[in-house]
Amino acid sequence: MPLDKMKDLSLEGSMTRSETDEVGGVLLPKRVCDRWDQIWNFRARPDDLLIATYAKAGTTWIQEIVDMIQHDGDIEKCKRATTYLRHPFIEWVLPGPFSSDTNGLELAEAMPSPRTLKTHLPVQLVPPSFWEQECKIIYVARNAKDNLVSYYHFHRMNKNMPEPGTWEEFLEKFMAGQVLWGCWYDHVKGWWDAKENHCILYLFYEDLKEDPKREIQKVLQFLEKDLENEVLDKIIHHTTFEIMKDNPMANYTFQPPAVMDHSISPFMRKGACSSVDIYRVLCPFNPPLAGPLRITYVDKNYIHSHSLSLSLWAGLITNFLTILRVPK
Ligand SMILES: Nc1ncnc2c1ncn2[C@@H]1O[C@H](COP(=O)(O)OS(=O)(=O)O)[C@@H](OP(=O)(O)O)[C@H]1O
Repeated sequence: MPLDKMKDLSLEGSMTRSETDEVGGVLLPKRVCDRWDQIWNFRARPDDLLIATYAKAGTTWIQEIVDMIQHDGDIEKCKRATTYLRHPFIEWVLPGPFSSDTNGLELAEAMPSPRTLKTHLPVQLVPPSFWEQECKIIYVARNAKDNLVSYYHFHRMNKNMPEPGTWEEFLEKFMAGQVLWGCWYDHVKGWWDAKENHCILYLFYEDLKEDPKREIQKVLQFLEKDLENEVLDKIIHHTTFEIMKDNPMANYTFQPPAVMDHSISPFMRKGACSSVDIYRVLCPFNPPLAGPLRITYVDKNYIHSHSLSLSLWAGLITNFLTILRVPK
């Protein structure tokens, strides 16, 4: 966002929380729904790279990794602008007083090719031109528990998001899929299925954390790039949580406090993974009384779905909720 617009925004003092509406049963900011026709008709170009995630799954991290790869590890080039301006967030619409040239669509349209774009849309809402143009897509999934905790704190600090309510209220909304960009499970599963038919590199936040070198090599291969080992090490270092936390071009401190209040919770909050046990995430989105009892969870390679006995179901749900009650 241009600095003069940021100033305007900070002068406003406080922002009104985002109103919501739905597209195809998926909750989105009302401003996004109001422009849905334009977003749906977005014209992707064949050499676009789309970075798709559920919100708070590690978008900014993979954006920085991709930018470093595209610029052969040149840190100065990656500091040319904020994440928001380097990779237009295609469905994002800023509130009222800001001119349209800082909305995701306008930024994307004005950008020369090759473009790297960002979206949080579930797969069924991705503008069809991305499929028609056979664009490459990188998807990052994060386990539901860490994703949820991060999302909750993000709602607290980002005045562009709806009011989260209490932790318990937010947890209920998350499990019911009544949060922006919809149900976490549908999101990760929808994109998981889509990779069968499209050019999608599907990564896990936890894998990136476990072995960034291995995962960055996957990205290199997907982007058909070859970099010296030295450059790869530089990319790993520059995209660690500790370095990105202090990078004003990546840590969202460029947003004025009226929008993101980092004193409530920093954007770069913890950047950590839950223990391996919790990593096997239970996803109690299928109501136990509607049809066969099923449990769905993600592990490093698969999204599983199994039938369950009622007592086992009850035990698992209780455990899951217990784990989730500690959003520190
Ligand atoms: N380099 C690096 N390493 C590890 N973790 C990182 C990194 N960069 C960002 N993060 C963490 O990702 C969370 C923010 O997610 P997103 O970037 O997807 O947010 S957004 O949806 O684009 O607003 C948020 O997670 P939490 O700390 O758990 O809240 C960030 O801290």
